[in-house]
Amino acid sequence: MNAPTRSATTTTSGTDAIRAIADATSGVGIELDRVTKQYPGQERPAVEDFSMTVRPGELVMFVGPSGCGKTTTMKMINRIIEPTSGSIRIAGHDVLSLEPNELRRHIGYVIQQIGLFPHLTIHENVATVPKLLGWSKARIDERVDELLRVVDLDPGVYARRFPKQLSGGQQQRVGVARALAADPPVMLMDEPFGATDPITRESLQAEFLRLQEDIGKTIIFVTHDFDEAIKLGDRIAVLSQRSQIEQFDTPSNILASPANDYVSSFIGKGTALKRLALVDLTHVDLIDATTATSSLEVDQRDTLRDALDMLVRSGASSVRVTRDGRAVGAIDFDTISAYLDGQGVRGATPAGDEARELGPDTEARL
Ligand SMILES: Nc1ncnc2c1ncn2[C@@H]1O[C@H](COP(=O)(O)OP(=O)(O)OP(=O)(O)O)[C@@H](O)[C@H]1O
Repeated sequence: MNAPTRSATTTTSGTDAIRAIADATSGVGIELDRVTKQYPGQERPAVEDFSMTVRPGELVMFVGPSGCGKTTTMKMINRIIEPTSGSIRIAGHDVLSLEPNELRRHIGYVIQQIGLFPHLTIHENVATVPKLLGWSKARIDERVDELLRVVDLDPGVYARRFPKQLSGGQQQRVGVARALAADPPVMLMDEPFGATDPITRESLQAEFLRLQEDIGKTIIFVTHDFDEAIKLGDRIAVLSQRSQIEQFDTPSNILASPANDYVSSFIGKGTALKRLALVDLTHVDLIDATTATSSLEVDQRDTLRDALDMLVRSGASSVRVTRDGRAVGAIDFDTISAYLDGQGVRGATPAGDEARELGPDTEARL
């Protein structure tokens, strides 16, 4: 196996490269080319020949079973783990030619165990990287307050507290704020919401999606949870042992056409319902509003799954779809089935015969 190449001109080109990465506050591309990691004393590599291109501003989910190499792959990007061979480029620059500590200051990193410093206040925790970067006190204070508000924590209430005086979900929010502090173009997130209860997790996921809409970072996000992957990801990489890529595609394409049995088993049951949750009604060919048989309404920004939920729970055969209080159409079971058959949605992928998943036991699975 070849040792990874390290540039002999680290000082000059490295500084310029770091500046180029640091200056790009919105997303930059990441390329991994034939990356392998063999831990000392292990018979087989933890990651073998891994190649992937992540587009600027893209949120890519790594999903796979425990021990398949997700974390190792991700940690090679910020050089917490050094690859045995292969190359990794961020914004076109070879990360192996950059000074690792310097590189890490420009890559946000959020982990499940949060990793907040217990003896520092919330303010001091979020201020860590800006301080290392030599920002002025006024700039740091302003940035910390701004970020705490972004993650929905009132700085007046929380900035002076210590981590143990916050709930698990609040600590996770601080972890996200800290990773965003220096406005890095790349974020690496390793099961960031894994340790929280399902309700907190859902709200953290929703907040995170809203945040990403504004900041457009390039994000690699590791999770065990396929549902989390379809909810958050622009694309999902389904990985098997040694980080072999079984499928790398959008959530809807993976749900509509899993590449093999391994991917299907990962998706689990209820594929049709998962697909319905990905399509909002602005993309659906609705039927005429006057055909609605009930006075029930669903918002046009809601999903096909929300519409189905309302139909099943109410027993109505169709409901009205509204936008800002005005009826824009109606939806019935046929509209939903048409989507699952690959019709009725603008830009839909043909979906095979999954409509039969909407059988009589649908309600039990909602
Ligand atoms: N420092 C190490 N030394 C030796 N082997 C290691 C080391 N770190 C990880 N491994 C092994 O490498 C493989 C991949 O581990 P990794 O943590 O990347 O997997 P993962 O998919 O992130 O797992 P999990 O979902 O459980 O966190 C595992 O078999 C693990 O035991």
